[in-house]
Amino acid sequence: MTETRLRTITHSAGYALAAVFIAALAIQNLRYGFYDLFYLASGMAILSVAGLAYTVICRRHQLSAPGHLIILSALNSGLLAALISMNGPGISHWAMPLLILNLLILPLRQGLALSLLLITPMSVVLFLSHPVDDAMVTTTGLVILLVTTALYTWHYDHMAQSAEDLAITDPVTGAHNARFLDETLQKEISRAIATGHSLSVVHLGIDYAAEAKDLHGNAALQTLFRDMTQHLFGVIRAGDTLYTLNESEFFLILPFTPEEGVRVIAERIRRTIGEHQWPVVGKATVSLGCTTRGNGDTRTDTLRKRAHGAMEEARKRGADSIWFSPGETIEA
Ligand SMILES: Nc1nc2c(ncn2[C@@H]2O[C@H](COP(=O)(O)OP(=O)(O)OP(=O)(O)O)[C@@H](O)[C@H]2O)c(=O)[nH]1
Repeated sequence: MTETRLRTITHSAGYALAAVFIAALAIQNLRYGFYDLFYLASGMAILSVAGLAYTVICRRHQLSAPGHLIILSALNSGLLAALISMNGPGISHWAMPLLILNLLILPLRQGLALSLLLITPMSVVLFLSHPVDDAMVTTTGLVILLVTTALYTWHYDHMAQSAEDLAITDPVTGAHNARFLDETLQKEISRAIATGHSLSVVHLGIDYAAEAKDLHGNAALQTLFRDMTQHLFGVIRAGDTLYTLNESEFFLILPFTPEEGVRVIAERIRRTIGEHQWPVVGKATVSLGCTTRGNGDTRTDTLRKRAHGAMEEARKRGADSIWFSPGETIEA
């Protein structure tokens, strides 16, 4: 299930439960003849239903829907205004579903800030208008609920982030894995088209990897691959991204890098790897296939195939070398 769909379901459920809870409060107040509170609760229930409708309408943009902040701010302010003006019995308990809703729907910091903006003045009003022990019990309950929900949300966000990191990172080398490559490359192609900046890529393979494996064993090749990853991380600049394709090949995405630039960085990589003394295997070299996006290149597979073809061409011309294939250009 995608994150957007998951959020749509949880947000809709949150608003729906809040609407039912607040509508029940409205009916209860109607029965007891507390008409002010009945109108307040009805207004809040209608706002919760509006939140539900907004969630469904914006289901494709759940991650960046600004309307939630407006709806929840209105719900929080309505409750606060009612508490100050009506001072009805038990009205402070209505804050409980709102605190949970704030943290369920908004980003953690926003939800926490809005909840504190609700319970801080609420506590002051409670201490001024109720016996101290009653005010203390209610305030403590609200704070415990807020802290517990915030901790749970924080914990969940971290777990989700770690799961995503695991899914896109090669556990042996710490570089991104091939699964994440196409997604990032497509984003970079779109960015290059939108901004007009250059974009280059490099397909890089360790020379004679099969022979090294036969001679030194699989563990030695893995160690070489891991060490080379660390070496490459040290050579490339911030903004460049490194991917591992299989046990002896890498891919580099170099945003804002023209043909002259990719030739410079490829040569630097080739030279520094060739000069390095690697544990177990001693000397090692790489072949690099480079290409720069032309204005006709809009697809990831075109760039990937061309970089791969360039690496094979470099290999054919002898190991420890670089080959550059120009991008596809369409005359304007
Ligand atoms: N993407 C990328 N490009 C590089 C890198 N190193 C060099 N280049 C490209 O090669 C060009 C010349 O690089 P250098 O010879 O290091 O000269 P420089 O003027 O110090 O490079 P910068 O200040 O990094 O732009 C740069 O403008 C880049 O286009 C790198 O690590 N990553």
